[in-house]
Amino acid sequence: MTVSAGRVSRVVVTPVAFRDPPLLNVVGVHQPYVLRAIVQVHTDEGLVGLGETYADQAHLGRLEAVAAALPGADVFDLHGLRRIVAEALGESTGGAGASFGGMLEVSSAVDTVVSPFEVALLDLQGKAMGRPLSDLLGGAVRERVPYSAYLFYKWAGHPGQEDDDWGEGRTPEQLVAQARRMVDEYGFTAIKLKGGVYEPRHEAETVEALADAFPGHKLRIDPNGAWTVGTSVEMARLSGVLEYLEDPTPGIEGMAEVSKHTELPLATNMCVIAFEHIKPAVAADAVQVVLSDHHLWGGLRRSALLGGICETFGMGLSMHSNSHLGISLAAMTHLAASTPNLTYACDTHYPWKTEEVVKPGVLEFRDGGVAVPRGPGLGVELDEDALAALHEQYLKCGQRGREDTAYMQSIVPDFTPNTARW
Ligand SMILES: O=C([O-])C(=O)C[C@H](O)[C@@H](O)C(=O)[O-]
Ligand SMILES: [Mg+2]
Repeated sequence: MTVSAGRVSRVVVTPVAFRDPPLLNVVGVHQPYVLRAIVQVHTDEGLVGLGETYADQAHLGRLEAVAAALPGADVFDLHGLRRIVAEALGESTGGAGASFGGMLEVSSAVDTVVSPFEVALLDLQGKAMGRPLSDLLGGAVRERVPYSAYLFYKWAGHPGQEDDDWGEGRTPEQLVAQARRMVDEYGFTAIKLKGGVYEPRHEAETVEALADAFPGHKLRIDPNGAWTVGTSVEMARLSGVLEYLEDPTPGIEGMAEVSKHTELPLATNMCVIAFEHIKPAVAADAVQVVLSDHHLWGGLRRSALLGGICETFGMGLSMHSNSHLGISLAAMTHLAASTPNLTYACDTHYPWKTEEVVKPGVLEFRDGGVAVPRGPGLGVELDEDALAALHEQYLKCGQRGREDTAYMQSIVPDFTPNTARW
């Protein structure tokens, strides 16, 4: 029997906006809305596959170019998809890089553009075969994927709006309370603190307060390169309580220097964010844990390949997140479940979110993790009404990109987004 999901007949890319609290980071503060693009790939056999990705203007333009080029493609031809994307973006003539919220740059946009279409085609393949997506990635080696409680320093509310129900997150006590809520509600056993916001001494006190309040929990801090090499080495003295230290300082060279002076594993989603960065990072022994991210690394199969490379070079593997909706959470969960060496709890911004585009009931955080969806493909269903409402919100919200720095400067005019500032 031949299984077919048919050919792509139509692709719809819908930008949406969902509400986000004022979470602080090294480049500024989260704006009132997160923008995401929802990709629906229709086939001539009546199936629809789903993908989710960033939605800044430049990325949306590239997604639209691929959406126009994809009809006629075979749903099982993932190499063909990459070719179509490269051609649509004009990569043979130099292509275009991509940047993310002022923090990250990559030399080619192909991986980030392929990603949501690859996920949608894999969703279609799973639907055609009646198998969960994780089965197409080698099969789930765990039934539940552990995630970490992702803590942020934050303002009590967006200026000019009412305080949100998380309240202010500035003192160690407030961050312990934030963690307590996440741990009580979702059962997380790993905790990540987004740093790079306050003086390192203050952030070290927060980590120590978390260690005291949550003995036995795995802790991480990620200042997104806010510290000098010297400060990073000093902060690595938290090594008794941390499972890894994420991007203390910018660049492969800086991380390699820190690495020489500590036994604590260094993790990154900043200096190794594409295949081109792996060789120099390994040669310099700059990082011991790589955070994968299928949105950035070219989809689920390329992320599985990254897992294999990390295994080969004896590096650990974890997973990065940006603010996201349920289609991404489903994809992350299938990927993590079917990647044997992804042994750390994955990052997720999910608990900060109050709006959704998928129907409830499948993706639930329990005992610190999400059970791998058992339905065909991604195993989640789009809520068309919710999609329309969040698209309407996108049209009205006035945001057209992620601008943490500009938003911060509109409130704190002398703010500068320096990395290695301490
Ligand atoms: O691990 C990371 O570097 C991130 O999660 C990057 C994100 O942009 C995070 O800093 C945020 O949401 O502000
Ligand atoms: Mg990070």
